Amino acid sequence: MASADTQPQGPTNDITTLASDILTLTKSHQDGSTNAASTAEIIAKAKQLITTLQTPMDHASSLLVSMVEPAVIRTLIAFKVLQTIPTSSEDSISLAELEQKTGVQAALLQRLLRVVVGTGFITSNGDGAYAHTTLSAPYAGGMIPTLFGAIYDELLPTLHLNEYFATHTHAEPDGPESTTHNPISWLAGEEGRMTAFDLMERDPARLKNFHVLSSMAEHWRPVTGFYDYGALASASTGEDIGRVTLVDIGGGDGGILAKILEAYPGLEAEQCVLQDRAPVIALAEGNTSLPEGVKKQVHDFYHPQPVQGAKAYHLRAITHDWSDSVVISILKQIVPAMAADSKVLIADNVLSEDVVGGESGLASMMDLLMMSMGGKERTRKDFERVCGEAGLVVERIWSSGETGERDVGGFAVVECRLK
Ligand SMILES: C[S@@+](CC[C@H](N)C(=O)[O-])C[C@H]1O[C@@H](n2cnc3c(N)ncnc32)[C@H](O)[C@@H]1O
Repeated sequence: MASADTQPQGPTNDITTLASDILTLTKSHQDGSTNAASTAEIIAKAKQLITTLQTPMDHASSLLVSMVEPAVIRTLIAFKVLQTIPTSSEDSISLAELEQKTGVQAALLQRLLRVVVGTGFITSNGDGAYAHTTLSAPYAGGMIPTLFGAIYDELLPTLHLNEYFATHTHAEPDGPESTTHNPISWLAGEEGRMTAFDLMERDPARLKNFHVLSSMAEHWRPVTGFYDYGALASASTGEDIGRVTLVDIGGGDGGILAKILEAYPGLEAEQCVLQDRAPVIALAEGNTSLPEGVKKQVHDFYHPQPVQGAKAYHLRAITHDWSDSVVISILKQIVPAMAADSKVLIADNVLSEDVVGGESGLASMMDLLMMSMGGKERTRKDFERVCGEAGLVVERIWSSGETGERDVGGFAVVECRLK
C-alpha cells in the first residue's frame, strides 16, 4: 500500500483555493478576456472541485446517472422529442402536446424526461411543460442528433470490455489475428471470420451512416487548418505535371478529400485519387460534394499500392483501426510505390507519452473505442516504431491543437518520408 509520502502529488484539493481560483478565472471570463483554453481551465477547476467534494458513493452514483443519460437522449432523438420541443428560449411544450405530436405515450415520455430534467439537460417549469436549454437546443436538428445517434449506436455495444476480457487475454493479438479477434467481431458471433468493416458492410444503411459520421466528426478530427495540403500542389511544374498529388487511402465516401480540395483550391481534383473497398467506392460515386475529376479506385490496402510516385499518400483515421503488425503491413504496401520525395501522411490522434502531462480525455477514450475493433491510438514513439519497421521515417508531427512539435494528446498529421 502506498504511504502518504509516496502518494502522487496532484493538483490542490483545498476547496477554498479551488473556489477562489474559479472566481478569479470567472471574473476574467466575464471581462471578455477569454478563449477556449481559459474556458477549459475553468471547467477543469470546477470538475476538480466536484471530485474533491464528492464521497466515493456520490461519485459512483454520478457515474450511474452518466450511463443512463446518453441512453435517454438517444431514445428522445429516436422519438423525435428533442426535435419537437420548441427551440425559442421563451417557448415550452406540454407533455400532452408532446404525446400528440410524437405519438409516444405521455407516461413513457415523462419517465424519460425526468432523467434529463434531473441532469439539467432539459428544463421543466414544474407544470408539466418542457423547454430546451442551451445544451439541448442543438439536438433539435442538424448535425448533433445524427452524430450523437450514430456514435451511440456504433460504439455502445462494443463497451462490454469486461465480458470480452473474461474469455480473452489480449487486446492486441499478434499479427493479422487482431483484425477478427476483437470485441466487435466477438459480439457479432463472427470472431475469427469478420472484421468490423466486413460487419458494417453487411448493412448498407449502417455503412452509409458511418461514412457520413466519419466526414462530419470534425470537432474531434479536424480536417484542415493544421497541415498545409496546399503545399503539395506548389511543385506541380515541369516534370511534376500530371503527377498524382494526393492518394487518399481508405478515404471513405470522399467527404474528407472533398473538404481538402475545397480548402486548398490550388490542388487539382484530377490529380487526386480516392481509394477504398468496393462498397465504399460505390457510396463515393453518389457523393455530390466530391469534385468530378477525382479518380475513384477500388483498392484493398493489404495489396501493393497501384499509384506510383504520388506526392503524398494520405491515411486518415486508418492506422488507429489496426494493431501494430497490421499497420506495418499496410505501410509496407505503400513504400515500394513511393518516389524519393513522396510523403506518407498519417492523420490520427497522437497520444502524449506521459499522461501526467495532461491527456486529452477524447484521445484516450478513442484509444479504448479502437480496442473494440483490434486497433489503438499511438504516441509519437509508437508511430516512429511502426513507421520505422515499414521503412519510413517520421519527419514531423503537425498537431491540430498546438503549433510546434510538443507531444500532445490530440489529432495530428504525422508526416513521413522514405528512410
Ligand atoms: C475510420 S474510416 C476512415 C475513413 C476516412 N479516411 C475518414 O477519415 O473519414 C476507415 C476506412 O478504412 C477503409 N478500409 C477498411 N479496410 C480496408 C481495406 N482492406 N482496404 C482499403 N480500405 C479499407 C474503410 O472502408 C473505411 O473507409
